[in-house]
Amino acid sequence: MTGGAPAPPVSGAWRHGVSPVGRRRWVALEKPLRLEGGGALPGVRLAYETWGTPAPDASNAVLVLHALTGDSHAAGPAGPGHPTPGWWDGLIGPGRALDTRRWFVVAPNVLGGCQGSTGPASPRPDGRGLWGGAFPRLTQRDQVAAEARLADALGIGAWALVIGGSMGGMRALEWAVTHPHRTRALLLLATTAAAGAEQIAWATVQVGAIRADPGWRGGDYHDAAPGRGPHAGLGLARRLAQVTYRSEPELQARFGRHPQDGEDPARGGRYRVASYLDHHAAKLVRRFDAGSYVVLTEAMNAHDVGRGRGGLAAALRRVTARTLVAGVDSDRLYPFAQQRELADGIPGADAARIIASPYGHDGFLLETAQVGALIRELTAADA
Ligand SMILES: CC(=O)SCCNC(=O)CCNC(=O)[C@H](O)C(C)(C)COP(=O)(O)OP(=O)(O)OC[C@H]1O[C@@H](n2cnc3c(N)ncnc32)[C@H](O)[C@@H]1OP(=O)(O)O
Ligand SMILES: N[C@@H](CCO)C(=O)O
Repeated sequence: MTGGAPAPPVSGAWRHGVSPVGRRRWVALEKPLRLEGGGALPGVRLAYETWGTPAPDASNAVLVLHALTGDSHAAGPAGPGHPTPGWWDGLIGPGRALDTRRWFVVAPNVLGGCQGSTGPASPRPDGRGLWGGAFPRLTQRDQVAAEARLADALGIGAWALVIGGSMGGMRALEWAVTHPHRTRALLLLATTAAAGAEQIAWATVQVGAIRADPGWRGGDYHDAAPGRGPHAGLGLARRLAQVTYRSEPELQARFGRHPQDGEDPARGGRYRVASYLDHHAAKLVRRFDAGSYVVLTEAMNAHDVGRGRGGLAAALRRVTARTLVAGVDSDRLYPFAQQRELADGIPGADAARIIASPYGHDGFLLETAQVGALIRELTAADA
């Protein structure tokens, strides 16, 4: 990957810094962030990574917004703090759909997350330990408000493109509705205008699994001895979520009724699919904070772009960005009807596009050739 992070502009209203993790940088907001639910969050820090070079007027800036357990490492190789390559590495770089010789790509870690941005595992600015269970409830609008301050700090007036899938798509939509003048183009993938009943239901079971873990301790487990957090609960949440992220035909074709190698389900051993879920649970528990999982999941449940704006239809009509919406044909978590609703409601948007994939919801991460074609189509008009 070429195109190192440029020096951020100097500003009196924010503090900038370089994180010890990989190529991450951060910006600290000097004023508390006012929250949609009331009150304010002090000491907010947002971590981000960039690729490419900003134009003098920053008109080539693209905002890439990650999903629930993603982070700012959207592109680039594995390295310190990043055990895997960037989650959209196939899309960002020289000659790729987000060509970093042309675009200045910015990927923040979401507010409430645990990979450099302020979340429940962060220290409280008043010196009273870590936030833990005292961390406030957030909404997608709070997270976008923090990202707008990041854009200010980087000197970006308007994004050439805002793009996100799943939870990232919720924030991308909030950007376009809250800041139409700052969002020139919009690509929404595998997302929705408002969390639906079944999405809230799956999320409720996941959050319930974490809260039912005796290690949860009301969210105040961060000072517990290593290994004493709500790891079992977080692992259960991930197992359940992972099933919803894939499709039934894919799971059947890959795993069928096979036992895991060397194990016999009739004698207490695991099926292969159970071992797969165990693997994903263990991987997440190693890299993700349960408190962040709860805060982000509850923010997704609260997602309703029409709240306080006269309903969904009125909110979607505020979007002025050139917009494409796409969904994965095998996605059982964010069904295509939700993307159709978005495309039908956003002025000037084409009919919702289909990403053909056997992988279910995770198709927005895996089908980079199809996502890349959508990016190229949308950005061609910017040439
Ligand atoms: C925008 C974002 O939020 S994404 C940020 C990154 N996201 C994540 O990490 C989310 C969690 N992961 C995922 O959602 C998916 O793994 C993706 C989308 C990233 C990748 O999907 P795929 O490439 O299809 O990977 P898949 O789900 O098949 O898992 C492969 C892993 O399962 C393991 N595996 C497969 N079968 C089994 C089995 N029977 N037993 C144990 N492990 C198994 C593989 O060894 C592999 O392990 P590794 O990832 O440690 O190398
Ligand atoms: N695999 C993705 C799916 C959620 O959209 C994640 O973990 O963030």
